[in-house]
Amino acid sequence: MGATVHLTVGPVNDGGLRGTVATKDLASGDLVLQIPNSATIDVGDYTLPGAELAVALFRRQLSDPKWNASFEPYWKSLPEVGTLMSKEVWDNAEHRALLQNDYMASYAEVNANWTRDVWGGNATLEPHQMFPQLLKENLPGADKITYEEFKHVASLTATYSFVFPDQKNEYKRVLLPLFDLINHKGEGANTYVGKDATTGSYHLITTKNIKKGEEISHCYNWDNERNDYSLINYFFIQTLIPPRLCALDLPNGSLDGGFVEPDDRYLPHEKGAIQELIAQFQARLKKFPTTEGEDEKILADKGSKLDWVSRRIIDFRRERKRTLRLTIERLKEREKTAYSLPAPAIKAGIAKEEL
Ligand SMILES: C[S@@+](CC[C@H](N)C(=O)[O-])C[C@H]1O[C@@H](n2cnc3c(N)ncnc32)[C@H](O)[C@@H]1O
Repeated sequence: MGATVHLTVGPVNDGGLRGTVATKDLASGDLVLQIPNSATIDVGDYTLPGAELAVALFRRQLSDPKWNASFEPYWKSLPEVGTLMSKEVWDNAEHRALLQNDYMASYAEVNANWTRDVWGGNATLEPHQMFPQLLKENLPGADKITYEEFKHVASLTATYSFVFPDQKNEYKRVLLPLFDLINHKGEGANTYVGKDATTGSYHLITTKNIKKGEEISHCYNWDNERNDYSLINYFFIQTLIPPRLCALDLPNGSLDGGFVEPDDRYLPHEKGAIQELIAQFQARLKKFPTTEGEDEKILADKGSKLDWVSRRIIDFRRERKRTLRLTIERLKEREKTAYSLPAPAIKAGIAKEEL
């Protein structure tokens, strides 16, 4: 279809994570990958959750078998049913309990329930946006689609898609073959994804020199630098140096995104406020039902029958605790040279805000 491809797909770490690597030496500013608009799939409005995007994608696949067949190699490149996790799919209460965080658990549950309701026709939506309508439309093959497949496609359309404006300048979620096999990195990312407004083709350009065999990465979204956000939305975590607190551990943090600066931007500099935060973090660490060391032991147990989903969640909470511990140490260092506000001003709680 006239694409340019200077990457190949393969394992990129010891754990066998699939990703992409350069097939030749590339200089900063070089083109790595380019595909025409005809090789991409517009799945719908960018504001829609994965479940509604899945309904639209199934409708197109079932009503246009010729188009669907032309994308067969692409469908085959995507992960198999049962191998994806994201907020659209998080319907197992035991997995949610492993998070050791009620807010994250309920966030995941609400989203997974939405997917289930769009599948069952019980969401507050127009009928054509829900799965049962595909059965009413007598689309051949709709009756063979299982809930497992539906959830999987809801997760795919949410986590394997990109947001770009179409020819009418409306923001859409698009599936971009090959681009969607590139993993996320923040600071370390070595490419960015762009769109040619005239031809509608998509390109991947290097932002650094890249050696043949080196992993290609791009930044999905800076919010993914916070492990609670990346786990719930994409089901991966990173071990960053220096580590970053979970969004929920930042003062006034939330899972809605927007906490993209390094931690120092959000942590206090005044002695009393530092001490207050250290005490909060210490109390938080004490409240977890397991310690960082116990989580490490669970993960190291070779005889354990834990599934891959549970292992990753436990790894997440272990990393969360490690980051809290290291941040307490950093705050204690900072406390040594921090300035103090006069006591009454701290009590009033106003001077801190103004500062
Ligand atoms: C768009 S896909 C990238 C390709 C994917 N690794 C594959 O083999 O299909 C996004 C998924 O890749 C994984 N991923 C992306 N960036 C990652 C990273 N930095 N570390 C670990 N997993 C990552 C997550 O499972 C995420 O949901």
